Amino acid sequence: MAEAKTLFQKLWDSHRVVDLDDGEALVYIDRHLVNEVTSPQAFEGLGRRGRKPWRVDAVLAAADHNVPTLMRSQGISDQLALVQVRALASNCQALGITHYGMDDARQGILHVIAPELGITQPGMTIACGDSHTSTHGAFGALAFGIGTSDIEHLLASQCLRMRPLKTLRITVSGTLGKGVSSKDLALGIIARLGASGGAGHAIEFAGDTIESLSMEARMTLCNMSIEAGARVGLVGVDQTTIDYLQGRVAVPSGDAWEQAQAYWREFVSDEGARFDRELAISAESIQPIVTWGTSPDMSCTIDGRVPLPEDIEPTRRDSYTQALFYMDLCPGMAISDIRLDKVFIGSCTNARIEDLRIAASVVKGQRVASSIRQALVVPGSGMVKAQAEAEGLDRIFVDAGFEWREPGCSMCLGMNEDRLLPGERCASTSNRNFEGRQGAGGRSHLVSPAMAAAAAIAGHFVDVRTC
Ligand SMILES: CC(C)[C@H](C(=O)O)[C@@H](O)C(=O)O
Ligand code: SF4
Repeated sequence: MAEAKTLFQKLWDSHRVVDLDDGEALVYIDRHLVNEVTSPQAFEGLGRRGRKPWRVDAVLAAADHNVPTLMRSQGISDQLALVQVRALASNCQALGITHYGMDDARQGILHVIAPELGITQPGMTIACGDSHTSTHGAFGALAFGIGTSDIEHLLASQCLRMRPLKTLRITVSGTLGKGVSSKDLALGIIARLGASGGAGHAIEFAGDTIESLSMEARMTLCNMSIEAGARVGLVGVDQTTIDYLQGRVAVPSGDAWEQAQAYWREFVSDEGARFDRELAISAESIQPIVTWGTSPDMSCTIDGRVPLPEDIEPTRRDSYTQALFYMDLCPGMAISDIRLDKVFIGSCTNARIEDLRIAASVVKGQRVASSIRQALVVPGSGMVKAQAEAEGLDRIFVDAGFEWREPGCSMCLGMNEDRLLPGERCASTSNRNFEGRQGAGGRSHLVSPAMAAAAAIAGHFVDVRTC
């Protein structure tokens, strides 16, 4: 009988070109996603060495981090952003790489557009100069972030040197409660594992809870794997995966669709496959979560309080004290007493159509609290924006007092015009809450779209289950 393999092993084996003598292997990469921030030096290096991309068809580029989300016709005012966005466009044009610039209807955050166009497919290897490439693992693909020098190698050879990852299976069983989403599950898992607990691992999410999640929700979970220290998140292929892909622009049709489906369905862990580590979680134990600190694992449930020093392990007390100082919070303070200045609904974690539908359903017919200075909804892509507008979600947000923007990374990180000012406090559906992440001196609290929407209405955190 053939050896039972994990999904990771199948992906690795089907892409390993050759084992190298130092424990690394040369791995073939099917898709390369390129953004404006991490690619300029790679293109420069390629040009300097007189090389050309080896397989231009495998590359998709889009400007996402730096683009303005307002008044695009006026161009980009920040000089560095302008240089990077222009360099991406001209490099792609010169080399024949498909590129969606900020005026293209398909533009958006790469981790939103590649799946929705069907460019992300099961059984593939996908790399991008961006850590949240783990998102694509929701499709049973081996997807991970790479650095700038690797981008150059990848463009030139379509291969990367890498070491096999250890495997961690997280089995989630039961039903997530009403108002509890895969973002809460992700934050709950990170709280349990710690922000580096998944280091060196590919995390596979399995169990009946995961099987019942939509592709959007699975992407949120895989997106956040990196915040648990893992390089890769994975979900095995099932009918939900196949249904999501059917009819998407880059997905094969006719006989090729039948063949593709049959091939894709192999990308699951075999019964009896052995993982290096296992963790079991009950979905019922997950509640809406809010981060209070400056690392995604510094969080508690909405009915909780900022921890007391004695609740924190002695080795972590310094970072706890530093985090509370930066966040301007007191030990023991009720999470629901945290008042907010801004609310951001967006990012590659939570700016897909399902996220916007959920947020709109919470907001509908209500008004953003007058104490909130700015509440932004930034769709993850042009296609998400168009779909949301076709469903009237933009009206719901605008009527409630939210700003409805053009797609991009926006306030997820302070690389464009959407930022927190020093001292401002934000409920954010993004994935990182490091010091200064959303703007120098800004304070970020990570939450689900439903919780962000409810917080915008209340002006402080509230339990969306009671709204
Ligand atoms: C700019 C990019 C390299 C970075 C990443 O790798 O993730 C960014 O997308 C982020 O979310 O911090
Ligand atoms: S939305 Fe945020 S996390 Fe995602 S790629 Fe952009 S900056 Fe990185």
